[in-house]
Amino acid sequence: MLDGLKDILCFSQFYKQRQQRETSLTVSERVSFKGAMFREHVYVKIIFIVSVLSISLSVILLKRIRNHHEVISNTEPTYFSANKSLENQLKQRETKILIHTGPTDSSTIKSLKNKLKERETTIKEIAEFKQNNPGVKQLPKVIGIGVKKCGTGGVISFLANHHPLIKVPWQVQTETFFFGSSRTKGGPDAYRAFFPPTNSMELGMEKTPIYFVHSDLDIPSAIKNMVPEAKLLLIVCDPTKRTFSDYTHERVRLDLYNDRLIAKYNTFEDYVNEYLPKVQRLLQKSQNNLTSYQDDLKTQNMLIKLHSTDLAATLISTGLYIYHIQRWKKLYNESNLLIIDGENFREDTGAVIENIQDFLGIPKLLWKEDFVKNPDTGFYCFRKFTEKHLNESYVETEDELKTSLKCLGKSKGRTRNGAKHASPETLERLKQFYKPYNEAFYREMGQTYKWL
Ligand SMILES: Nc1ncnc2c1ncn2[C@@H]1O[C@H](COP(=O)(O)OS(=O)(=O)O)[C@@H](OP(=O)(O)O)[C@H]1O
Repeated sequence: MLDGLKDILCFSQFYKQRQQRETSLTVSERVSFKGAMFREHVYVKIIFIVSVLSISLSVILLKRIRNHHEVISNTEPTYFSANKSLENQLKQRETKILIHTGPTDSSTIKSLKNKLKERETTIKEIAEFKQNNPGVKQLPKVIGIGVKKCGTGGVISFLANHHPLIKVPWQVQTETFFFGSSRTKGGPDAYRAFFPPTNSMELGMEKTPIYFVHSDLDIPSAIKNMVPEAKLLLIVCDPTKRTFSDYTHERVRLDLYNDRLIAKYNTFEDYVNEYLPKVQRLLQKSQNNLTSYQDDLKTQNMLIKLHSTDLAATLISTGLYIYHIQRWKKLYNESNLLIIDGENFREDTGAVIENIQDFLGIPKLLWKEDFVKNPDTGFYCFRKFTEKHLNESYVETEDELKTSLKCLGKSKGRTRNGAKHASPETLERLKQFYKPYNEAFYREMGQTYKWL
């Protein structure tokens, strides 16, 4: 600081001396003196401009290199990793470059090449079979029963869009709302009418997430009676995150359709402040300490009835899986009901999709390698794995990657991965509320999920 002040003083002294010198000169001396001063002034300016330019250039270059590293580390095309030497060579290029180092050992490459060939052969066979067997209207073979906001849309979209054997009723956007509604009056014909024709290889599929929790009409029995052979998919997820996702979803619906369900609650905190104590009171009233969750039919029925008595409460009560699962477990077991962890589906989409194909008994045509994270959202999207991705160092730009991704629509991914946030205190309150119910659910399923 002191040194800086001294510098300023020295400068002003220098200019004073310069002025004094200038006035004591003759006219010709003054002209050459001025010329010298002008040249000095120009040199100083040039040096200044060059310094500013080189500092700015260094900053821009540093920023580019940092962005480039971020993209490479944020993008996780399953088993690929960044190749640093190639990365250095390509640093000069304009767009962000992604380098994926594929498998290097020849036996892995060979087996993947064979797998790819087999896949293409199976796809061709399916297409040929389809040509000769266009199919007939049938009841579905797969039904997604919930849970709302746990990833039900992702599961059905990835399967229906990319597996040639899964056929869905697009005209109702995958959800038929058939069971538990007046539509059931139309019987099997009305249900069948939703689905496109399917041949003996293809599976009709729908998902209606509220089946899991909705209606005092017995939906599990209704499904079992009408489509006894159907396999069910249930995705459960962290109930705290689910509640916030559901609230956010309903707020969007309010804007879109003026759906008044939670119109009064402008913030999630307002909603939880009013509804958590309400649901807790209802539970206290109905729960009987002498019975287990499994035998507590009074509470099971009370929770189902909320759909007709206080729909807003279901944003919280839907996450009490230990009660809802009881009705399904009486009629379904692991051979016809697959329970998927929605958190797992988000974090390892391809692995879950592989499991689902095994469970449904269809050829495994969608693999872990076909799912790549979108660098912008952090969610997995579909990008068909092909032989070019097997090259030792497959290179593409970030733009090429993004345009090749088939992601879910904009209505997915509102709250997870950070787009919208709830206050940590409110989330903690919900977490504590759900804790004993989650623990009971883990015991019942014989599995520990990551929600506690
Ligand atoms: N790959 C991928 N891309 C985008 N979103 C994904 C993905 N996998 C899971 N999810 C999560 O799915 C949540 C929506 O769940 P659902 O499809 O069951 O919602 S709905 O009941 O059909 O409205 C959605 O919840 P929000 O984040 O609250 O929107 C997502 O977090």
